[in-house]
Amino acid sequence: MTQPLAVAVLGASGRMGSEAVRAIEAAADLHLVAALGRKDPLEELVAAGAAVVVDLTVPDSTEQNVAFAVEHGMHAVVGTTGWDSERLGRLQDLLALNPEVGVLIAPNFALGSVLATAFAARAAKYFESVEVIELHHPNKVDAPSGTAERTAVLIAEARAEAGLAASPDATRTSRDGARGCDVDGVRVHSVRLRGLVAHQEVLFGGVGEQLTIRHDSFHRESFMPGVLLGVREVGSHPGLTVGLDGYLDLQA
Ligand SMILES: NC(=O)C1=CN([C@@H]2O[C@H](COP(=O)(O)OP(=O)(O)OC[C@H]3O[C@@H](n4cnc5c(N)ncnc54)[C@H](O)[C@@H]3O)[C@@H](O)[C@H]2O)C=CC1
Ligand SMILES: O=C(O)C1=N[C@H](C(=O)O)C[C@H](O)C1
Repeated sequence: MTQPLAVAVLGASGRMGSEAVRAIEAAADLHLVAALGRKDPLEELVAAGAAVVVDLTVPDSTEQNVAFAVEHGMHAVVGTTGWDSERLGRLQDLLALNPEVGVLIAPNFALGSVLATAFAARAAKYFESVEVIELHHPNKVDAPSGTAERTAVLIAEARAEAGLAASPDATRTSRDGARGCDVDGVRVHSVRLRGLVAHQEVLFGGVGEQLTIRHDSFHRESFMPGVLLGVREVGSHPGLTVGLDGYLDLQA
């Protein structure tokens, strides 16, 4: 019989971490060997014999957590936000020194969100205008969301490849922030509202028409199939994968 995969969760007491602990404990093929919080030393991962580390912490600590895992030969599944291009570059360098290790950086683990972002990237070249609105619970510490950043980057890449000009916008004067933030030329607006979990709309505008691609996570359970898929797959994908779509067949 195959041994269950030894998994550790960082940020185990948090909103996502506690949900992930429950999901891993309920999976017969996985064994939760460590559930660490902010004050616990990372060396406990080694002592526990973790093969896969799930990072659901905060943008300030995720990079050092993942570096520790990679340097100790553990695969990492990362849901934490804050992975800009500089951090990803440093991680690529570290992985080049540890080529057998796999890291998944997943801005969003919900299948519907992964699909919504993929659909938006495909639609991007057909519309003159685009803006992204992300809506989250008010306890979220970062803005814009990692999902919105990733969606905007992919839309911007598709627009650039198709040779599209900037979205039309006659604004000359505005209050600070009224037009959201600029992610590679795509305007992203962040809403924080009690009662929400995680939601996003991509608005595409053409002459006389609008396409809206919306996704809603109503509960953090929505992220768990993606977390478990990442945990089970990461060891078979050495190197860096950004986006859960890297483990899915979304072609055609
Ligand atoms: N990829 C995805 O699908 C999702 C990603 N997220 C992201 O996951 C992260 C966590 O989100 P939440 O659970 O809502 O936040 P949270 O604030 O509820 O949980 C974070 C936890 O990490 C702990 N922590 C901080 N530094 C740590 C360290 N060095 N080691 C171990 N634990 C540490 C905190 O004490 C806290 O318990 C955020 O960046 C969020 O944007 C959230 C939901 C879905
Ligand atoms: O903090 C959250 O809640 C979420 N964070 C991720 C993000 O920033 O995109 C994923 C999801 O939107 C929930």
